[in-house]
Amino acid sequence: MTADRRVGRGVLEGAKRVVVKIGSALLTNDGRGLDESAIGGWVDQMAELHRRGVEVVLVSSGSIAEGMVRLGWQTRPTAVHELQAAAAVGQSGLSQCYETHFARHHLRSAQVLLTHDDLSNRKRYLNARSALRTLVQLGVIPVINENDTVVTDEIRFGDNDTLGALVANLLEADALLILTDQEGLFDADPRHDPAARLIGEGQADDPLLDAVAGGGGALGRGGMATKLRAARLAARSGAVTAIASGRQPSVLTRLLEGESLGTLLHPDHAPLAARKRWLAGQLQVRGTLTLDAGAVNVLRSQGSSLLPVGVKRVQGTFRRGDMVVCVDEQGTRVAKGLINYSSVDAMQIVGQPSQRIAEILGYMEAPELIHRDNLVVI
Ligand SMILES: Nc1ncnc2c1ncn2[C@@H]1O[C@H](COP(=O)(O)OP(=O)(O)O)[C@@H](O)[C@H]1O
Ligand SMILES: N[C@@H](CCC(=O)OP(=O)(O)O)C(=O)O
Repeated sequence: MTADRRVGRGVLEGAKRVVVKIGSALLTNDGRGLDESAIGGWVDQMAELHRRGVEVVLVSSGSIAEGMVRLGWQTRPTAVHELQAAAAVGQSGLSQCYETHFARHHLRSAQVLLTHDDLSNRKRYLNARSALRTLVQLGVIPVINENDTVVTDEIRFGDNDTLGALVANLLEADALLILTDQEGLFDADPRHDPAARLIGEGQADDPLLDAVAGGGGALGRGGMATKLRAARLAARSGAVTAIASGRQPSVLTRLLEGESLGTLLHPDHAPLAARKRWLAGQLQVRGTLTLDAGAVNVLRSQGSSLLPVGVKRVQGTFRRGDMVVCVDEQGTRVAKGLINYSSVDAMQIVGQPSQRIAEILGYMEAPELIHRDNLVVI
């Protein structure tokens, strides 16, 4: 964590494209329906940023919470079909609310509902990217949410922090601004520990932060744990992440003026190429490969392909082309990538030199288990 906050904060002053994420805990005023006047205030700030030439993309939660209020439900349902119904009812209110407020500034907004599949299927990912880029070029503010009505638990992002980060990656935004109900990331959950202190600045990948970022409240989903993960994903395309209270007056404009508000998490490595970012953003992993120390070393230091000879164990059931995660012998995640062999075939060739693949399987798809172009070190 750096001492001189002005230096670090300067990065936000130069931001030209930002993704703003507004969470359920904040939007719904702790369960009392959409907080229209607060939403009006954030829209005013986004309109001001737009006027200053900053491209703004919004990821907004609130459909389920608003749907619950409209349906008269006191507690968040757990059944998927009820969540889907609440989202369908609430999303139209959410969209209408933004539309009305942006219209006060003569700005158009566009509702964009995305699912996990839209970002994991490469073709749909590229489609989503060009549609969003076009909206931004047209001066429209995209208002994005997860398409909760059609997703099931297995394929949902669940929290919009992750969605916000993937959108930041997709659009190569300079910053991800996460507005929530706390002043930022504290060294303990302030809801439970009144002595918790705000962390002003840090590196997104700092492993010490894992221990402090806890889960969320009743309405929000992920808490700080998913905000930290989002900051790490956003860092892959070079974006800085700010986590700040949406209740601070003029929070968005002040952040972009470089003021010390909330927590700023910096990327600490060079941005990944677009394809590697897409790989890094994949959340559904079908299997695990345990690598020996030599393979871990060449993956990390040389960015090599993964050969069967460096793999000690295969777990899970997967097909050729599925995403698998690679771990070292202590279980620490090293990389993930798209595998060239099914789990049945991979189990037979691991530990073997590539020249033996054809002899063992009767065919050889490729000499490597995962080609370096399809592999990202994490
Ligand atoms: N270290 C921490 N610092 C701040 N808040 C934390 C921390 N750990 C857990 N939290 C919780 O995270 C919550 C915010 O996340 P969440 O409820 O998911 O909100 P949102 O809907 O805005 O995403 C806070 O209300 C707080 O209780
Ligand atoms: N897509 C959901 C948002 C899920 C959610 O609450 O996320 P978050 O605000 O990140 O805790 C909705 O609109 O209700």
